[in-house]
Amino acid sequence: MIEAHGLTKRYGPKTAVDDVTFTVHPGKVTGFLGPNGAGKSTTMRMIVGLDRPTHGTVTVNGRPYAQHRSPLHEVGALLDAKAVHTGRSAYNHLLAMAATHGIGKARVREVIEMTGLDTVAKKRVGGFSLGMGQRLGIASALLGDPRTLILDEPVNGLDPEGVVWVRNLVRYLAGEGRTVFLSSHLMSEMALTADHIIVVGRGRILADAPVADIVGRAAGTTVRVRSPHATRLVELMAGPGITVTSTAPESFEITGSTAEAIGEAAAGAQLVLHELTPVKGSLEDAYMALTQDSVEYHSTDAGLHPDHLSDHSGAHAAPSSTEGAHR
Ligand SMILES: Nc1ncnc2c1ncn2[C@@H]1O[C@H](COP(=O)(O)OP(=O)(O)OP(=O)(O)O)[C@@H](O)[C@H]1O
Repeated sequence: MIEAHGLTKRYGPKTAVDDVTFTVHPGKVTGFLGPNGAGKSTTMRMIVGLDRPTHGTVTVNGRPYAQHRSPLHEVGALLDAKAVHTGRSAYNHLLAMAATHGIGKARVREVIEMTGLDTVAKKRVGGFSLGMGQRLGIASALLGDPRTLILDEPVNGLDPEGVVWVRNLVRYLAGEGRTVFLSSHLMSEMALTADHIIVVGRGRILADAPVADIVGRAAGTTVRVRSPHATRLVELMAGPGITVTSTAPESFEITGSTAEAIGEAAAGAQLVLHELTPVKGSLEDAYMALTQDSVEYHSTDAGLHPDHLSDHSGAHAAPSSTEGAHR
């Protein structure tokens, strides 16, 4: 169990983590999601005592990390897969870690086997690929057979087989009753792996809920519409809480309304519809909606230009977003 209360980290004027309170429960995989710079790594570093909070507290299995007499048996962490002595072999790296924590060679061999490193265990870590480095990091985290695992971007650099392996491994470990907290940028992967999701943006918690709830919030709220009278329809539908995004000439996606309402509005104004499709929500959609105001590094998308909306009835092009306009 990980419990954070009012956890805050400032680096000079920059607030990396801003008064966050959350609990990561045992027996579940909890995903930690957020855009670049959201504060995920800083939070994880504070959990394992590598960064000191400016304010607030965080405990693992009931105590601050530093107060555990044998922390490796309590918490296994993968924070920076490259932070390994590159001249050593994987086996010797694990053996050195084990020796300082009273862990025997048998456990070293066990974690090497669990992480599929058998054939490369005697090779120098300096020559490892990113994926092999990740596996070694996970082996190190598992070494003390800890009750709590913290993995920062564990699937980063892994091939598809490796991604599935991490998924099965963390689900197995949570199934044994352990606390598993992992960060990722891969929303689709998180939907398959995690039971519960904590989303952060600009150092603050944006959502803390079961995966099903987060996906459920996004489900059915977007409708894809195709019509030769796209602009007229957008004007008709505009209103508080309605967001319209143009996807191509004559088609747009509308959030905040229903297929029924759009169909009736179109019929009332005698506007022809070529398509009216509720778009099933995904974790990706939910995540994008949650974090849209928290992304520090935006990319541009030329495909979403308002001019792409057309109306064959001769009206002017509608704006791509009409949030808050009058219905
Ligand atoms: N040592 C530091 N000194 C100054 N600023 C820092 C330091 N470490 C992190 N930051 C800043 O704090 C913010 C949060 O960074 P952090 O690495 O925790 O985010 P993240 O969610 O892990 O991002 P990413 O997914 O890109 O790794 C960023 O704006 C980052 O630039």
